[in-house]
Amino acid sequence: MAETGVILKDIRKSFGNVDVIHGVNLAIKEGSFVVFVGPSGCGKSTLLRMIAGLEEVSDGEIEINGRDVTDLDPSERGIAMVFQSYALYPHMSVRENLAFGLKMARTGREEIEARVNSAASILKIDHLLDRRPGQLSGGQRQRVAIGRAIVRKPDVFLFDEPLSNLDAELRVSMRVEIARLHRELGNTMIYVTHDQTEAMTLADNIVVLRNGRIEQQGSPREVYENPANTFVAGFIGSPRMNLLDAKWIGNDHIELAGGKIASPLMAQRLQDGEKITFGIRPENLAVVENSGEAIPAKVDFAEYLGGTQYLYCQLDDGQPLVAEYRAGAPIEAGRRIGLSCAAADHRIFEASGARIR
Ligand SMILES: Nc1ncnc2c1ncn2[C@@H]1O[C@H](COP(=O)(O)OP(=O)(O)OP(=O)(O)O)[C@@H](O)[C@H]1O
Repeated sequence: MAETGVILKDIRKSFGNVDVIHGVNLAIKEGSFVVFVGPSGCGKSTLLRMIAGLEEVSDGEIEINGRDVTDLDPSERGIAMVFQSYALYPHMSVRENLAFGLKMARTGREEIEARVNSAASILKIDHLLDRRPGQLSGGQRQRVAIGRAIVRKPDVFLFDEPLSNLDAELRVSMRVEIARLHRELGNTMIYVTHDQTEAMTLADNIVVLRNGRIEQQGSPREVYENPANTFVAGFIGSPRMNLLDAKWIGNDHIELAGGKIASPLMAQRLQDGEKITFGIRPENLAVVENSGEAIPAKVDFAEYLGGTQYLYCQLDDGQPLVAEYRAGAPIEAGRRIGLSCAAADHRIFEASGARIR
């Protein structure tokens, strides 16, 4: 039986003699919500545009629901794409914008009307059907752009940073809408963003890209809790994971900022004296008495957010570190504190950046 979903086989892309995608292999399960995330220029839009057929692949193969679509036109791939810029026709009403693609595909009048009304109702834009895009807010325009994708009943929805033109509050509410849409429609959705919060909250599966390569893929929880390397560790999570220069000194101990911390359960892969990166999430640090067992730190700046405080600290060797603090009275800048963390939360990366625990 042919595999369903979207399959990328050794996809490569060069613009002239610049290689931007270096052999991406990925299987996206039908019905899943996959988010491509990564810093600017990592190639996520290019990858999405190749799936859409808006950009040719330089090498490799793309399958959608068992069909090789590598050389097919966008209109023959069973996809619909939603762009950051909305790409609405300004001189047409919302209703005409929604119907346009279907008219071009010679869909019957009654069918068009039914699909437009159904999409308008799903997106709660029924009352806007006779307006023009110029008479809509940014959020409403983005709904129309999504509606235009829905009416086409695609197998796969592709979203290219659809929320980046909206203000912070609207982004959050549209994010919830898109999650609801996925739940209701059940289609495969592939979504590009550089915003790791958007990726964490929307995705079943996150694909973290850097320089045209996949660094890691997995559920948001897998990627957050067990980042494959220092890049993913630093990219996913806000504030980011603390990544500190340290040394493995043997006997289940790490030297950090002049002190020693116990880190049992250690994979026996390190040489005594080997340099490592010690990773610890801000929420896994506890503020304790400044005793021999704790990592001594000075609070440079304390950010008060009501329920939590972020403590921006400096270790004794000058390395910066952020700790999340929830318990007790707020801590003031300038104070010396001790920090402790459970060994199970320690993440250890070797010099190459790969995680070994
Ligand atoms: N048409 C093009 N011609 C030449 N180079 C291009 C072209 N399109 C993209 N690139 C290059 O390919 C790389 C990947 O670009 P792409 O737009 O896919 O990145 P991105 O991860 O989506 O970034 P952003 O978040 O900034 O949109 C970049 O280095 C970019 O400069």
